[in-house]
Amino acid sequence: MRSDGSALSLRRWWRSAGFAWAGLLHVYRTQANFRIEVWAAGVALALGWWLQAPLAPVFLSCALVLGLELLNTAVEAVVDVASPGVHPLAKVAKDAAAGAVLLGSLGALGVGATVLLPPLLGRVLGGISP
Ligand SMILES: Nc1ncnc2c1ncn2[C@@H]1O[C@H](COP(=O)(O)OP(=O)(O)OP(=O)(O)O)[C@@H](O)[C@H]1O
Repeated sequence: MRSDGSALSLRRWWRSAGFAWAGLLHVYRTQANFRIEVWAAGVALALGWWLQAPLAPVFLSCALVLGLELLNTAVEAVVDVASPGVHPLAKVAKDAAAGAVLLGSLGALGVGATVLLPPLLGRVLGGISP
């Protein structure tokens, strides 16, 4: 929470990494969508490795979707603290954050369709043809 601007400290870095890990674990435990996205990312990366497809766009897409889902959860939590009652701006904040996840997920699907699908079809159809 507090930053005194002193030189880089490994202990401080570990402490911050611990908080970040706690945030990841909390979102994984409480958000079903995040759990689905984590497993989908694992499948996409395994598929990309098996197909020998370029992994960089797959890695980036997975990180984008998971990162946006974490931010969406953060926005929801902040909005619930700031506006426990119904408020039109609370709706704007939550819906815009959800829209960001949707947009990122569509982009990831596009990456999957262009990077993973062609070699996958090649393997499947190649395996079927004589
Ligand atoms: N405090 C609020 N004021 C106004 N609208 C709200 C408020 N909280 C949530 N909403 C709106 O109600 C709808 C459902 O909200 P909810 O938080 O249940 O969304 P959700 O997508 O089901 O989220 P979750 O990830 O928790 O399942 C959304 O359109 C959201 O913007």
